[in-house]
Amino acid sequence: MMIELIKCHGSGNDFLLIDEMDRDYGFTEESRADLAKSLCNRETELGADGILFILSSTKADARMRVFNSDGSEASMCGNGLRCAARYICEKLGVTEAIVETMKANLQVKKETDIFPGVPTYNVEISPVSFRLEDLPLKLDQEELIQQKIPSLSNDLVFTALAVPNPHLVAIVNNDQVESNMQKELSEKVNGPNEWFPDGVNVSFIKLLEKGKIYVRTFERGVGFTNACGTAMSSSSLVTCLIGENQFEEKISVYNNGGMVQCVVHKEGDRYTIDLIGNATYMYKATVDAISQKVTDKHNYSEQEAYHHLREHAQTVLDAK
Ligand SMILES: N[C@@H](CCC[C@H](N)C(=O)O)C(=O)O
Repeated sequence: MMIELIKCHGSGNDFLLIDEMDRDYGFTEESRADLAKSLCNRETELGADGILFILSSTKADARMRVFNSDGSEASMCGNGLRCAARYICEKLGVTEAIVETMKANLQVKKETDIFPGVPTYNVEISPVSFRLEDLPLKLDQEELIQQKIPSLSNDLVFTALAVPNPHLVAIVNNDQVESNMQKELSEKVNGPNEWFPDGVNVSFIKLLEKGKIYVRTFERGVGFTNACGTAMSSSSLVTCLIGENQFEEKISVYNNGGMVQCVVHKEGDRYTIDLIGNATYMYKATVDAISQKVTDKHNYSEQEAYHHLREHAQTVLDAK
């Protein structure tokens, strides 16, 4: 079977976007998982952190399903949703839309370019829950907000939240962010373990200055990625909870793939986050699902503008 796709990225978190709205590829659940494992493999020509399947929806303007590179399906993907948002809005000829995801219908809209020439979308990250049963995280308590899990680490102070995919975040110092600690911890909680039966995305946050943070994430089902949108949103929320940043104000979130902005909204005890950042197309191509031979490859010329954003982000990080 020949599959048409767009290779795209949000903050260097890269995806293969496959449109099933007009064309029925007849994928089964098993074939979606198999495709994610084979096409995302970095040893092959395509390689990516995941696949975004774009489908028709009866509840919204379109639907997005996201599969990690290990074949597992994720309930949400923030960087991927920006790419999906761009694809759906351009296809429908609109500047805003509602996208059905596994657990919520989410608002997406086109934004002013975050950096000259960089197509930018603003996507809603919601619902947010601190209930440990929503991750799930098996501890004998209801929530974990800025607390230690002594059986896991004596040093780190964690917050666990679902947005709605599961995140474990910790604010760390320079030595910790550069150590092997995050890898060891992430591998522990994403293998067979007593705390997270479904695994978890693990983020280390470095506070740069008011309104600026750096986030590095080990993603469930993938490993370290350049950036994780839901993790940057979760991390921004945590920095507001502890008073390091302000609700309703833009937070610049630097990552290994560039930079995004997050705005955390609080209404009573309900939180939502705007995740604003690039939705960059790298190339479109056709791939043979069996042989994985790639044909009709056409490069987009957007990477150069994105490269300038990335250089700028690196300058900010180098100064810290
Ligand atoms: N990179 C994504 C998150 C993808 C899903 C995640 N690995 C999971 O399994 O929850 C993002 O940008 O949010």
